[in-house]
Amino acid sequence: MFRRLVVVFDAGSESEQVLHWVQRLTAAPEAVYLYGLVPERSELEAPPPASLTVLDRLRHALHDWDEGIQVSGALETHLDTGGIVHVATKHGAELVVFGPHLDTSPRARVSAMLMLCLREHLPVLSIGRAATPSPALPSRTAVAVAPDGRGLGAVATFLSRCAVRSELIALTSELEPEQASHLQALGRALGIEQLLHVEALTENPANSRAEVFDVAALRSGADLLLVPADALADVEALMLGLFGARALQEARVPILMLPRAQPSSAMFEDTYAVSDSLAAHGLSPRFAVERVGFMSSVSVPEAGDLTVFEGGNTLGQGRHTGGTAVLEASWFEHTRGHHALAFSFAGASAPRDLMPCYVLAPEKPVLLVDSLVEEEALDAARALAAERYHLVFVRLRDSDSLAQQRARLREKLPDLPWPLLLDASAWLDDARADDVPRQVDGQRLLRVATRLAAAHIPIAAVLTRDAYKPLHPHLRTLSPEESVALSRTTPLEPLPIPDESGAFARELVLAGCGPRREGHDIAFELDNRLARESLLAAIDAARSTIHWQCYIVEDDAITARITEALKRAAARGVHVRFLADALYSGHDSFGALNPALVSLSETPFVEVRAIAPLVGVPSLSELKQRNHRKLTLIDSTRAFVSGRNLGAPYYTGFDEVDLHRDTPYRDIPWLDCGARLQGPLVGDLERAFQAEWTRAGGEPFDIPESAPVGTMAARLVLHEGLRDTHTLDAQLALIHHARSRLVLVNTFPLLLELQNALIAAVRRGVRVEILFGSVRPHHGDARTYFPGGALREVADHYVRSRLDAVIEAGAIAYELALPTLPTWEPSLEQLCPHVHAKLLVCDTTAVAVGSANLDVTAAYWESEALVIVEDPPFTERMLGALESLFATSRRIDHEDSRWRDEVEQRAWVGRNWPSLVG
Ligand SMILES: O=P(O)(O)OC[C@H](O)CO
Repeated sequence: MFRRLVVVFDAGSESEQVLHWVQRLTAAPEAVYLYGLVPERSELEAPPPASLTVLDRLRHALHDWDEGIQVSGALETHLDTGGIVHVATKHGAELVVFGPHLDTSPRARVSAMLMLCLREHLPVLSIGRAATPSPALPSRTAVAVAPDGRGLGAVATFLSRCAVRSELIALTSELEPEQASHLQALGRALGIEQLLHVEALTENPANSRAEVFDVAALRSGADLLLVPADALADVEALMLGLFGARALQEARVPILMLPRAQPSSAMFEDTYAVSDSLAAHGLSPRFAVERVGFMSSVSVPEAGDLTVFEGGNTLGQGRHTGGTAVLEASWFEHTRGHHALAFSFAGASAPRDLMPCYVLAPEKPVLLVDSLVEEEALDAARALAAERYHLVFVRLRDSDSLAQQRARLREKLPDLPWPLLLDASAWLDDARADDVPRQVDGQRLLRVATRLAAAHIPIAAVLTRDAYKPLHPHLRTLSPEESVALSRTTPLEPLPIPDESGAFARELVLAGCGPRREGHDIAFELDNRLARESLLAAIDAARSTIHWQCYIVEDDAITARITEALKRAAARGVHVRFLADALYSGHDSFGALNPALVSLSETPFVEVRAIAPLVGVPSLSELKQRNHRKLTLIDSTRAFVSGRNLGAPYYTGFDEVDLHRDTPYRDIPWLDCGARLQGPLVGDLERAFQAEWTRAGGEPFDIPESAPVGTMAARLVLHEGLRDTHTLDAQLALIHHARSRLVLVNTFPLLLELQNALIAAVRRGVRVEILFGSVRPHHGDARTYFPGGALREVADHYVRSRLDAVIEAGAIAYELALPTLPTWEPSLEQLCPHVHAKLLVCDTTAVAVGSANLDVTAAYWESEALVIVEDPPFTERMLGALESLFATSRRIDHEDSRWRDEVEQRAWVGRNWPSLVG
């Protein structure tokens, strides 16, 4: 609202005009300072001068309107540009009104207006000599608009401050189609009813721009013309002063000049751009906000506030951080179909500070398309969508700006003036996918679809362009070829999504988790010795089959003990099938053979197979898409789903080693975890094993159903290389739905998307605790390293660099430390070993345990298996065990001085770590 006004008027004029406009633009202001200009007189006149009468009339009229208004008035004979600027600043004016001047010089009037508006940043209303108040209601305001929309930010701010609503139209010059759709969107958001071309409204060439716009405004029925200074180049403003002064003086439609948002040089100006978004009940629409600079360079703008306009109203105030704006779901509760929005950026240094976008509340299923699919697939998508689906594009990388991508889509699909363009990173909050390879963009597209489907937006299909077409059990994915073939045949219906009650269950289902199955008996094992003994006992008790899948197989004494047990079982007639990743077990790749597996394979009733053997020069994908699962299945009735590979670090108890200062780092056991389970999931695990077994050339085998044996509920989550991201999405579901507590146990570099999800959890009040270990083990408070493994110290810095932001946000981290045991040299004080376990605990609701680390390799590249146990007593037992580990560990929070001292070192390693290593 304008609270303080300075009104400069010709004291020989009528008072109605001034009063009309003060009332039109403001609710009753606090103070009005009236300055009447009078000609100099040499002697007193008998009757009161007309000027005094006008001043009094205005004063009385303002008091009649609202007696609280503080009105002061003065008559001046000399009030030049400097004088007007002086009184305006002296009174702290928020609006300066120039009434009709009859006798002052037009040049002086326009110079004062430009000075106030361009230098003092004040809105200035100029009421021309020929103006008459519009008797008709509602009033109509015309907005002079630059072809690129520049200046509409100031208009939006003015509209939100203006007392009286008015019908709005925009006046502009002939536009390019791209400019037209940009302006139409902004216009809709600001409540502008029509976009009219001044050329069409003014047949006769006029002498000045001021005259052209005056004629156009009058012909379009407007009684007020808004001219944002940002829409004028400085040269234009000068021209207005030099050649348009008289036209301004004579104007029939009053002009309100709005000051610039920020002074800037148009040539080097940055602009903002905003992606589009989708809305649904309970879903907060997410938008990418980017800054486009010189030569179309795209960057993430600094965090800032924004105001969102829709349909001529201010929808609300929001904030963008890290290039993403998340708006309130409640703002869109009643939205249906497409709605134009305009984002105004507070404190923006870019003059085009009001940017348009659309939000769509779908009324039909959505066909989600990678925005960079080739032309043929774009046409197929258009044909497939027809009138049946909303066609929605997704930008997967921000190397091409939103504007470039929209322009490309508009060019290829000219019937879509505003192709709806979402941004994958905005939905996934994955830090612009900086730590995620491009090969997985198809998966990222599918993951956007699962986020939308979680909010009950029906997805007809997801059209990717990637070599690795993503797969999902409940969402249809199409390659470009499939989309072309399908566009000629039948329409698609969204696949059914199993209906499990509750948002958490729905997100787990959409994460690709198996169904929640009851009837289990499940225990976890954090103790390596007990894990080994229970495994050996199960092997020794096996009667028919032992199926083992592993990633790393060490050739050491522990492996020998276990393989001896497998051989004993085979000697009893138990069929042993052993499946190992060919690269990491060192078996059957590049001509290498693992002696432990060779020995095992030479045993009758034992078959050993290698997964994805490598020969010759492998591709990146062959090297990275390894099978990381660790499963053991006994007699189709018992399963071990674990983080443990086969070897001494995983199956040696801390109390089984004689530790001293000279113990080689390799001989220090690791903290690990696995689950032993019985019940229906064993059959599912066996089927997963069989799929890998047959893929590796093995013969299929019978899989009996596993009967319920207990009361516990659990789900199986299987992730298969670049095909899907099921384990990542399951981990995220646990993080998204935690209400009070999250505990993570892992020592792998946290995926940035998981990092952001954890930070969000901390911010919504969840207690987040992370137990991590030392890749290079050490002892004592002074951090003395065991001999060897110096390079592992760098890995430690890298892993820890990814914890910094979460700890800074308020999470508590624990560096595992174990008090000395009787078999250790007492002077060690404490042991800080590696933590290899992969655990995630969500409240007392769920525990995820298995092979999946919390890093990019597990999330995208490798194949993983984990079990989500949904059993509060199990979770409480797990939390109890972890708390006893926390109790002896080194607690780190954001105030920890030792931790802070190393922040730069960690950050340097974080920046320079080779991304391929993961
Ligand atoms: O130690 P693992 O079995 O979790 O494997 C580590 C590898 O880096 C897997 O990505």
